[in-house]
Amino acid sequence: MTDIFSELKARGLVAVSTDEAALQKALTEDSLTYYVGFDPTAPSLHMGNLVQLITAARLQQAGHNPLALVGGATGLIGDPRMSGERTLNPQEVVEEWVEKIRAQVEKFLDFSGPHAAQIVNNYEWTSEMSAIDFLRDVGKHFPINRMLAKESVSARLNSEAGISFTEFSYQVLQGNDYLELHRRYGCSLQTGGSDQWGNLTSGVDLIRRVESHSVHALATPLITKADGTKFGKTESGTVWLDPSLTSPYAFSQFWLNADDRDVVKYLKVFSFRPLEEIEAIEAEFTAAPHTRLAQKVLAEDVTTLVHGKEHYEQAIAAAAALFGGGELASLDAGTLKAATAELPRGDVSTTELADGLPVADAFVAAGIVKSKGEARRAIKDGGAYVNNVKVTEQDQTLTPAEVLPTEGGGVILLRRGKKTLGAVDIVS
Ligand SMILES: N[C@@H](Cc1ccc(O)cc1)C(=O)O
Repeated sequence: MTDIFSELKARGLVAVSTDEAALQKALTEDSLTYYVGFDPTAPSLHMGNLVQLITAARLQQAGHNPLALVGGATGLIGDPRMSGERTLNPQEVVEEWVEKIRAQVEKFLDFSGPHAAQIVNNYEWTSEMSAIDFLRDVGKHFPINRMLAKESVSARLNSEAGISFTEFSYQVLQGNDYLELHRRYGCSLQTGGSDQWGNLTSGVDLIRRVESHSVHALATPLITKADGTKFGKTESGTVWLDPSLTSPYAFSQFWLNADDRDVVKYLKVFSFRPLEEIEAIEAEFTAAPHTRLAQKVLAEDVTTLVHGKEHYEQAIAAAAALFGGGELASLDAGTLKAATAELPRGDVSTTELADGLPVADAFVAAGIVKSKGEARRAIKDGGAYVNNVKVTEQDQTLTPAEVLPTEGGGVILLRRGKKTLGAVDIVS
């Protein structure tokens, strides 16, 4: 067996764990069953979950047996978070999200072969437990003083918002999941983000108390950014794994925009390339950062992993085409829509277009120049483009022939100089 523990460590994926030597031994001696859980708190998983999915996949590839848990029960309760008490989501919504998350998780693990993954839902064993069973069989093993000491709880106790009994009980449910999976499948390792450490150890402690078994827990660090902002967000919000919430184009751009100071760390965490290969990329990239080699490799690996090769290639083609390095006309309508979604833009009506809208007016409408005068100067200097074709005449107009069809509409791409892109949407 490979020394996956050392590998995870070298990739920066171990923040804290139960006894290191014992865990490393367990992971190298034999194939073990481990689990990681995901709560249906949104219709899609996000970047924080991606770290967990990839870590689970690495453990599977090293010969261990994954259980992926979707929290049909815990999703109804809500893991306490710093920002305060969660609003309870309706049961039907949670059920719907369980199915979406199950489908996403399935893409990252292998469900056949000797180490086949299984998906479990804690609703199965939690929903049938009575309040009396819960308090007598599980709650009895939870010392309140320990529960209060958990970071997620103590932070809330000291906040104005406080914490409800419901969220306070969350760790008991997650602890009970570990016990249940230990009994059913011999599960002996739970992984999660470092914010899960309290929940991971509540299971470890419970199993020690009721089964006298010592099991393991491993927490990955929070992924950070050198500029201090939160990882996994852009100006337009959370980066989701679901392509209908974050397009593969925006997803690939997220990785392409990684800071030089962060990018090698991200490669280690998110790429399946061997560490030696990542080190070689690092050396080449450090010698010539302007090539953005490390960002390109990162975007390729992660976009291909999450969305598939075809979507990755379309995203790259779209980025090139927007800046004149490729054929705009060859992009499919969906990719074009995604690629232009974040550009400054304005509306132009079909009648304006049919009447012949001066290019300078369109530039003003898109908001990439401040005035018509500025647009005219750009044209005069040879720095104005319509669909990447240089505008040569001052009084040139936009025509219906220039409309590029997108999903559900049409767009004309405008560019000023090398970098300033904008668009006009054609509305009726
Ligand atoms: N508490 C985890 C999800 C989870 C739920 C149940 C478990 O048994 C394990 C993990 C989270 O919020 O990310």
